[in-house]
Amino acid sequence: MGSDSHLQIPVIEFVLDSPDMTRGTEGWHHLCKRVQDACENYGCFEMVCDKISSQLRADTFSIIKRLFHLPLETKLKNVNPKPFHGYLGQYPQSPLYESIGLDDASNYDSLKAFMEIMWPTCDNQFCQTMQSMAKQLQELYNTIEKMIVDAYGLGEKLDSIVECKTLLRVMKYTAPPAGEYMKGIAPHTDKFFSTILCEDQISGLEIETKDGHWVKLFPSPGSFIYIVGDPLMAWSNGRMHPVKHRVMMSGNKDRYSMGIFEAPVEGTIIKAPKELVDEQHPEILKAFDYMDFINFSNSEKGMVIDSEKQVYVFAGI
Ligand SMILES: O=C(O)CCC(=O)C(=O)O
Ligand SMILES: [Fe+2]
Repeated sequence: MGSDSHLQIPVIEFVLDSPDMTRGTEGWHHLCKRVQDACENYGCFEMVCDKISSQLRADTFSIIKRLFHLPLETKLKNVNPKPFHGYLGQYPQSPLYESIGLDDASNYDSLKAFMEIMWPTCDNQFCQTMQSMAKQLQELYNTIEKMIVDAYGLGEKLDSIVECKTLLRVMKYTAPPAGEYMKGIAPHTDKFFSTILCEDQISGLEIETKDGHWVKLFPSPGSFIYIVGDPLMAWSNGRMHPVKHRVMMSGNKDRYSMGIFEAPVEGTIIKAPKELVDEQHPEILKAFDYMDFINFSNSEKGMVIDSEKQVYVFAGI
């Protein structure tokens, strides 16, 4: 099935020093509603953010490309007991895909520990660049989280939704054989709370609309894509849409992308607040432990279930 590239997802501009970014202003309220509308109707939006410079973006991707040049035996040292946190790749069913995970990436010591194992000869620039990118993306994520809380009128009660740790994941998709349109990553919904992605010039990310059409996204060169994950949908009692997405590759260039994936900390119970449950919106899922859900979706039993159905099988009422 090909993609229909005519549809457009919402584009929201974040001018970080503008009064609209101050909680309580009319501009803030307007932005909150736009974010809510995008997350409920599309499950994603394109984010234009003036604060993250094109230089930082270029430096980050230049490091990412060097990282993927390391020998496979080195990349395989990127292990992590948490599912989806370490090196992923060498899958016969997704031969173009490879990715490396940098856990707790806004923390300099975590990055240093990663470097000592993976790339001891690399200079300090690596940690500084990656930390700077992770921190700025995390700041953006925190702002969006506050907007979601405020959009649902929960700002008095909550400052954030759940405590998360930031995983920075970098991806490489090798160009397919000439003339082919080939799967980079299979259709899935994210198991993280939410994700902020960015790509290095080569498009490939596609989303499935609510009416079942695949749409290729062409984000502008400086922008980011925010994606609602299953746990955020669960917290919102089904209001937010965990959009199904995939990467499809064509052309003769490798594609590099990166993203922050916000993972609720161990022990987090995902549960809709009582304000989001009423007669029109009865509870759709039982409260569940996030780590148990992740382990289930990565188990033999979970993996045979369609990605978007896993959370309902795991915690459905
Ligand atoms: O590389 C991309 O643009 C998408 C990656 C993705 O969806 C994921 O890792 O969950
Ligand atoms: Fe994803």
